[in-house]
Amino acid sequence: MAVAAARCVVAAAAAMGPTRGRVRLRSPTEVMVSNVEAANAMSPTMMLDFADVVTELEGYAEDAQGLVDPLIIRGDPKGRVFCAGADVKACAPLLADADGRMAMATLMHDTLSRLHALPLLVVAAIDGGAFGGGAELATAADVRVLAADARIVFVHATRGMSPGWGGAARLKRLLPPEAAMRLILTATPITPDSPWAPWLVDCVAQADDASPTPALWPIGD
Ligand SMILES: CCCC(=O)SCCNC(=O)CCNC(=O)[C@H](O)C(C)(C)COP(=O)(O)OP(=O)(O)OC[C@H]1O[C@@H](n2cnc3c(N)ncnc32)[C@H](O)[C@@H]1OP(=O)(O)O
Repeated sequence: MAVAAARCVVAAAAAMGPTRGRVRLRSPTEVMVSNVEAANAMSPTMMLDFADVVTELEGYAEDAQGLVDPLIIRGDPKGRVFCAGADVKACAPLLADADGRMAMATLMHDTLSRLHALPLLVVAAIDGGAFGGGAELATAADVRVLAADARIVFVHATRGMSPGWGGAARLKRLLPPEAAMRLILTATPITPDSPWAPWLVDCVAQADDASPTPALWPIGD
């Protein structure tokens, strides 16, 4: 399915229900994933937003040769986690049939691939946790900062799904492929003390850190 066609299917699903959640570029350096009633999971509206945000960032990156600040992606603190994947309630029209699932996967795969390809440092600031598609989003960043009490979980298998947003391929590049496959098949949580954390977690933020990315600031010095 072409991305433009996928976008139309996702837009039709977005139009079927009330708008729930938004993805916003709050400044050229911060993307906020916000769906407070659904643990910042991605509704169809948010998938469309996210595609537009990445298009805007591609424009900035092309124009502003001096754009050196990292781009930070974070979940709305009111949603308590980074991102709980697809909003399974708002995405019900998409998840109901194969065409809808393919459209969601095609659009999100394209968006996260373009995010990953941006010529700037992309940081995922993971409070609470990243689940399902949220874990896939985390793999599209260059750097993952995990709160000390947070976890990254490819929960797809527990829902009879496979990672459709490109996260499996990215995880295979981050970890030994056998380990990536095992984490996906068993939905094993990756916590800061997990044996796989050194491959996936670049920095652990303690609860009393004033900034979600404290260890990154020296990069800019
Ligand atoms: C290819 C992509 C496929 C996917 O991403 S499928 C979705 C995979 N994600 C999941 O299965 C995550 C399911 N959620 C959870 O495990 C937990 O809610 C989570 C994120 C650990 C947060 O736990 P808690 O802090 O205890 O909060 P909670 O469970 O009470 O949730 C708060 C409200 O958020 C809702 N929610 C959480 N994840 C959601 C989701 N993915 N889609 C839609 N709604 C979701 C949850 O139903 C609850 O709503 P309500 O307060 O009961 O109305």
